[in-house]
Amino acid sequence: MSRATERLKIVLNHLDRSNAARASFTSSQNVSYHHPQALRYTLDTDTLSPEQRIAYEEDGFILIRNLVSEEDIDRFRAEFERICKREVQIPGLIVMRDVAIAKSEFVAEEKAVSKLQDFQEDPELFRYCALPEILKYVECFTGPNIMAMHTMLINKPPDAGKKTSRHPMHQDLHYFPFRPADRIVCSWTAMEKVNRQNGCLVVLPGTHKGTLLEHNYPEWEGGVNKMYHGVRNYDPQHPRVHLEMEKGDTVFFHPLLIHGSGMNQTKGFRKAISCHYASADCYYIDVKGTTQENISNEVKEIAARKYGVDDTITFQDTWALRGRLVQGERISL
Ligand SMILES: CCCC(=O)SCCNC(=O)CCNC(=O)[C@H](O)C(C)(C)COP(=O)(O)OP(=O)(O)OC[C@H]1O[C@@H](n2cnc3c(N)ncnc32)[C@H](O)[C@@H]1OP(=O)(O)O
Ligand SMILES: Nc1ncnc2c1ncn2[C@@H]1O[C@H](COP(=O)(O)OP(=O)(O)OP(=O)(O)O)[C@@H](O)[C@H]1O
Ligand SMILES: O=C(O)CCC(=O)C(=O)O
Ligand SMILES: [Fe+2]
Ligand SMILES: [Mg+2]
Repeated sequence: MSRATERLKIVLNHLDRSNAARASFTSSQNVSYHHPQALRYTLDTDTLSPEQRIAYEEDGFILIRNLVSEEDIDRFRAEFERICKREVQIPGLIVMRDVAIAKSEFVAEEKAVSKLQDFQEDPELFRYCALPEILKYVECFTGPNIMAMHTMLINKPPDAGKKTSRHPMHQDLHYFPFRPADRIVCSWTAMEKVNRQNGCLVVLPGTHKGTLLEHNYPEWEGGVNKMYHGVRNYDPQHPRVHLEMEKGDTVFFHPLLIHGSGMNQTKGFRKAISCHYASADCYYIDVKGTTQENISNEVKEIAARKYGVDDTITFQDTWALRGRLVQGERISL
């Protein structure tokens, strides 16, 4: 056991013992309890065991097996199919095609969809974001007031031979003009078995303790999907973990955790559904002059086209428009 882990164990033991005393103290004195610095990434709820808290503190992610039911996933899948067949129209939804097939005339429309983005106006898919079994975990990272900020259903296509089905290693915080980072979390649920063959998530444990790094389009010969920026420099020697998951398994991860996904070498489309949550009292930041300026400009360009306006819509606006309250009270986001 590392010294850091040892230290966390000691702090957690202490917290357990002081829980009851603290509860009566804080309610009578009307002051809030400050967590020791050792536990900066998780909050004190009854959901995570001490071991699970330590794991997230150290690794920046936690995998919960069998969290979402087969029935729910089958319903999300059916709704995805209805969208692909254009049986339903959802305001604000982006249907994205892989760059390698977007430019090909020979792929049937519904087969080419690689991702749905922004499904917050689809009541059936948005049920995912409000599932109590998911929110119970989300609350451990965000606290009780929870905004669903970003929704995706990823349908990683069989690679067309150009390796464009890969998702470069990145930190999700690159896309977010809100803070603090520690009160943001992603939930990502496998909609079927995911493994190295079909391009499971790959994570670099512990990288959530670092800072936001510079992101750019990777120099890939076969092309890169729109907005798939990658971390410019990360340590190629850093241990990587392939998250092989079964249908319904869900990983919760920190927005600074470096992650990506490999090529889909199978003939099937690898499906996952995901939501980024943030505490409703996170606040927007100005990204001018920071490493996020490049993504901010791209997002504003796309938003201007999507909403048919000029550059009056800011990067922050695009998030405020998409964010939806899923628990508690909407505060500053
Ligand atoms: C925490 C993670 C957070 C994130 O992941 S944030 C990522 C945000 N991503 C998004 O918002 C989705 C981005 N994608 C989009 O907005 C659209 O799919 C995109 C790329 C604008 C295409 O829109 P469509 O409505 O399909 O437009 P279109 O068919 O007329 O194509 C317009 C031009 O775009 C090209 N295109 C389509 N899909 C692409 C792709 N996957 N990668 C790169 N380029 C792509 C397409 O070939 C066309 O180019 P051209 O004008 O013919 O040269
Ligand atoms: N040349 C590269 N530059 C940047 N990122 C890359 C590069 N090659 C792969 N990656 C990223 O590293 C992660 C893993 O990619 P890779 O395709 O090697 O899959 P893998 O899961 O390691 O598969 P395998 O089991 O075949 O090694 C993905 O996020 C991928 O996008
Ligand atoms: O599902 C994947 O391949 C990863 C998606 C991802 O990390 C993202 O869109 O931010
Ligand atoms: Fe990501
Ligand atoms: Mg590899």
